[in-house]
Amino acid sequence: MANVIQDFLQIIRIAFERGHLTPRSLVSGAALALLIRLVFKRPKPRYISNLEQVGRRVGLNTTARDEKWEYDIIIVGGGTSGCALASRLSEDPNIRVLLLEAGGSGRALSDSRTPIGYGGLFFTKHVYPFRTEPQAAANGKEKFWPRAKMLGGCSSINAQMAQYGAPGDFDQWASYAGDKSWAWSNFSRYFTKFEKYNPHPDYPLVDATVRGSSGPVNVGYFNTVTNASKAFVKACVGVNIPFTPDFNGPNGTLGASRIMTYVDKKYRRVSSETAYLTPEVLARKNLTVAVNATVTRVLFETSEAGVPRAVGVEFANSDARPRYQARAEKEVILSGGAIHSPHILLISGIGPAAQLERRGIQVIRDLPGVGQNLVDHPVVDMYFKDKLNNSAKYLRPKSFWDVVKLTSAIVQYHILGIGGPLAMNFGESAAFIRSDDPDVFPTRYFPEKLLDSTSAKDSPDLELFSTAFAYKEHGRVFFDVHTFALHVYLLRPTSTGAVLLKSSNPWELPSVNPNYISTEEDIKKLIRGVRLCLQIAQTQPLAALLDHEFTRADLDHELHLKSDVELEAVIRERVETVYHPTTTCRMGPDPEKGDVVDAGLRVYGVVGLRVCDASIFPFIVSGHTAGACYAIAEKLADDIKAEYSSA
Ligand SMILES: Cc1cc2nc3c(=O)[nH]c(=O)nc-3n(C[C@H](O)[C@H](O)[C@H](O)COP(=O)(O)OP(=O)(O)OC[C@H]3O[C@@H](n4cnc5c(N)ncnc54)[C@H](O)[C@@H]3O)c2cc1C
Repeated sequence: MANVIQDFLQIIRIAFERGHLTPRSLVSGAALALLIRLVFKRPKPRYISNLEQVGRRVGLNTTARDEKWEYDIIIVGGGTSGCALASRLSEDPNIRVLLLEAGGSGRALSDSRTPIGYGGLFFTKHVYPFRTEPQAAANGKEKFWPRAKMLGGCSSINAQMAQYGAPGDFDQWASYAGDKSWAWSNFSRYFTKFEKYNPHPDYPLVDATVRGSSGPVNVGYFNTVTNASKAFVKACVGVNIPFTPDFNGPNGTLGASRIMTYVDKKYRRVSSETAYLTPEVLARKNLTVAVNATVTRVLFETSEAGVPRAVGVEFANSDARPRYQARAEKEVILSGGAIHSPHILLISGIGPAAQLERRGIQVIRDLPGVGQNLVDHPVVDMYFKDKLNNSAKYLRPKSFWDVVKLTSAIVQYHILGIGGPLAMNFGESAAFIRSDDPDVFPTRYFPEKLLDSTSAKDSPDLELFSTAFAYKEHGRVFFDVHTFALHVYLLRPTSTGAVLLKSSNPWELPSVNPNYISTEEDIKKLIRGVRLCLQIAQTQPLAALLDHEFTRADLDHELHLKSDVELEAVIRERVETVYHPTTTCRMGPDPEKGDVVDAGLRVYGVVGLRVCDASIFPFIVSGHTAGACYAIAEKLADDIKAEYSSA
């Protein structure tokens, strides 16, 4: 009860301090806000879902070409990269762009817009319900693998953590692809191009001069952060992980800090849709955005040189609805993400010939790497009892007072506009470390030299992060007591898997198999990471906030007492996705060795077809993947505009 009153008093105090409220306006303002919401609908963005307006219906008795259905570039997938690409390309009024997105608007969904809400979308029609193949090294479990089906793609459902990887990652990309334009010294300009960093008085050490200041993607510190997550950073310093003011700063990404987020100053999620498909962009005559439009195949003709040329795409609202075709005068770009882009290539006849033939698909181009080299970051969660019984457990209310607290949170967020608990993104603080750092893992306790899978000497291979409370099954299951959680994941796993066709039917989701922890190296590094998390939990000031006397078996207060063999069993039981699959259409120099696109992101062996999304990462980045997806799209848009203007 005291907490509830405190919550309400605090709302009122903050609102008064900020001049949001007078006593009378408290009542009348709330009533007015609700009335306005009920009476006026928000202006609808200009998206088309009637596909008659964007393509020619297949099967109609006409062969005539119609300019109405011709575009210069067709982008397949309005996700993180796709929206950015469509927006930047259509800045040139001479490029007619069609963006086709399988889902609807993410911006229209309250659970996407509100930072805390995304878990509520996981088991809905707005998310593709993937399950992995049984994971042989993880007790045979089939893992839930959400991929967004909406504009903004996974940027509309992600945890909003804005860390972009290590500079060395991109130098490694450049040397593998044989193209310096991907090296950090060149490519970094696209990270600053997409971002608008909002300085915060509590974080004066962030060097704003090296951050983007005028891009469409707002990043900053507008999400809420718990005291335990602040204490986590201090405890990291206590175990010799240096504090860093900025994971994306000039000193690279190693260290511990609060993490920046893709949350704007109104405490709303920043997605690729909200950042790039603004009303001004959508008003462009040369940009058409169609929603509920699933592309079922890429259309090819044979070019004059006898090489297959992508000339358009086929798409439909659903399996049972009519199909449509649109032509791309210049090119088709796949931005369907790390699972769907290879899937679309495969069902269109580009991929390993034997696999295509087995499924009865005509081979347009035998390209062995399509769908191969799948890599994802495997995560292990650790759960602790919150000693102060202060967590936001009431978000899943179980009692009358929980309901009151939840109502208070809703009022803070939706009516007073002051953020509060609903502005929480889960991942609050983090640490990026190397598993061979002798200051963190002294050789007398960790004598074994493990394989170095990092991209450079100053790149990490482990990330730890904290969340305000613990959960299981991707947020479906909360604990019955107040909790806090730590997590560790492998940034540079050596286990890889594949995306494979289940059939030639474009509506049947492909098989995904990340092959989690199938190498000894991966297991050994995760054991180190788990040990480190458990040590941090026992280190002040975090230790004082956790109830280490609470030794219930489903919590981890005694896990540090276990042997490596016992920890390995825990890891195999608990390992999950941290939702970062990449590399299934790998950029690289050699199509015979599994590369799918060249350094210009053109698909090998065909003309007029590129891929632009997380699938092209030659190696997974040492961190969170959305930033690189934005940057790739920014770079490709610049490159294409330059190509066209010089042609
Ligand atoms: C739950 C979750 C949490 C995450 N947390 C973070 C985080 O905190 N920070 C971070 O940096 N990264 C995070 N990530 C990862 C990051 O969001 C993704 O790596 C990134 O957004 C992928 O971008 P993309 O452009 O490759 O694909 P996506 O953004 O997935 O876009 C693909 C789009 O293509 C559409 N599409 C697919 N098939 C078709 C088709 N046939 N026809 C038409 N459209 C199609 C999809 O509907 C989707 O909109 C998270 C991801 C998830 C799922």
